[in-house]
Amino acid sequence: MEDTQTVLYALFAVFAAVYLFRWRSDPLSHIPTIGGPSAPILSYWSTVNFFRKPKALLREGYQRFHGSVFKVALIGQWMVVVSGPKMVDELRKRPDEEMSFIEGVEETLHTRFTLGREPLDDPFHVDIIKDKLMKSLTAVLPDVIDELRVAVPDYIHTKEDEWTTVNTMQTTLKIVSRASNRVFVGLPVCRNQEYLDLAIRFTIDVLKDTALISIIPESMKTSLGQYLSAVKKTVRQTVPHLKPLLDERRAKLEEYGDDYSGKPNDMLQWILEGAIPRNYSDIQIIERIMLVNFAAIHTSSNSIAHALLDLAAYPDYIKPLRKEIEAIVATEGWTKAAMGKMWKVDSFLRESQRINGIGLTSVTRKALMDVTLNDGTFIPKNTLVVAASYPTHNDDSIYENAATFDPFRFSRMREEDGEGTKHQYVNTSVEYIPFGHGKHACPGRFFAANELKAMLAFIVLNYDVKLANDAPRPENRCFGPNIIPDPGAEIMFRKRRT
Ligand code: HEM
Repeated sequence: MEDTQTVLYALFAVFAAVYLFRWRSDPLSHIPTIGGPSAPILSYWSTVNFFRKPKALLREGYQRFHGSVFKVALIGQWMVVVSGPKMVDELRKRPDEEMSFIEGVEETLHTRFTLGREPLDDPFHVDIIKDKLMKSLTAVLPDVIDELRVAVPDYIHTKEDEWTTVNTMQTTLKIVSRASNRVFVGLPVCRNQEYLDLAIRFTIDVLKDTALISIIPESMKTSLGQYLSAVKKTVRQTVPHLKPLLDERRAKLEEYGDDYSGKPNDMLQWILEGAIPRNYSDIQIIERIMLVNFAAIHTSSNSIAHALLDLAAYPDYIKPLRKEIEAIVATEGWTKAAMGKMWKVDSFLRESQRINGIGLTSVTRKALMDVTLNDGTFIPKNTLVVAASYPTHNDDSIYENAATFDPFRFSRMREEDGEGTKHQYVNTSVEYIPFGHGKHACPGRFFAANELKAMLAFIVLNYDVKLANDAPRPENRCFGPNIIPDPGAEIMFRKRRT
């Protein structure tokens, strides 16, 4: 009996020693934890807490460790959060070799196990967005607006002067995916609902794959990841929709070279021309188109869904918006120049994104080497680091009455300080990070801003908008650091007699 007790005590002592050793040797043990314990195993409680109340914990960390860092527990990993504008700047300045954006995103999505490393190592579709899409904005915007004119009434189906109720997220997803794909793949594929459903599903598949990969044992991730991947399946199903276009376009390029009259001016063409010297297959090209859809669709559709919910919740702002839009469209038409002049529409979207946004954190990075931040914090190699966007955007010392939705605060600021561009929707700063900040700030935001401004302006001019049953604005949902509008939220629309 005594022998058994001795063995049990010895085992307990070994377990306690290993536990203490693991706890003490955790390279992040010096960074304060918010949300619960940081000890091995017990830290699962911190994960549960972070998923239960991410906003409150990020706000607590932001206040307690302003100008420094803290950490919160995700599933199976820590996320170090830098707190306050100075630290955002610190993160922005770090070069990719030290703090990598691509590896940071990869750390959260694990796409290397499903799509391989090629899109990460050679992200030429990102350069295309920065260069070709940017330069073509004036040329492609009329197509986007043309598509919105057809897509909005298709999905917001009103009868005479009756009110009609639609699900906000489902509707904005359909409209945004169609308008965006007018520029990504052109007519008629951008109106093919089967293709659009695949483009929308791709994002959900990436998230499904992420969850799957995180539970597969490390040694089997590469082999099983490709085999079980939902994104791979969706890409294969997209082939019949895009292959005929690719065949036709490849043949034309071979016959006439890359400068022939009537050459399509869209993302598929730009990606095809980038892919030919790389000897990419059709599947590889289609993967890139889907990755552009991944970056563009849910981000934009959630942002406009938030804005429409804000509009419906505060209908008093419809009148001043209409006044601005009517006056500008009367002189400029539906052009990029007109969008540039719509300061109130621009401000409305910027404010809605400040209050809601698509994430509670932003400026995602992974440390590729040991780094010591300016405040003296040591960040070991392989650490996931982000900036606390939600608390920054809700900081009263940065935004007066930060908790109040004040849709024209930025247009007022633009008029007051005579700085026309500083407070516009696309402008990022250490205090405004829904699009990230610095070298990797969203390159698609110029396209998104024009598309969403056109969509909001079109809806404001053509519809009356209110919330179903005059209820208050439905609360947003958070999944860890991600935010979405309430998936069940509905908006009522009535066609205006103009
Ligand atoms: C309102 C809509 C959008 C929002 C809120 C948004 C937000 C973001 C954010 C937060 C980042 C990461 C920045 C960082 O962590 O530093 C990002 C990156 C990116 N976004 Fe967007 N985005 C939007 C629309 C778009 C669109 C329409 C496109 C494509 C046409 C796009 C393409 C990209 C790409 C390619 C990156 C990665 C940039 C890089 O690798 O350097 N986004 N976006």
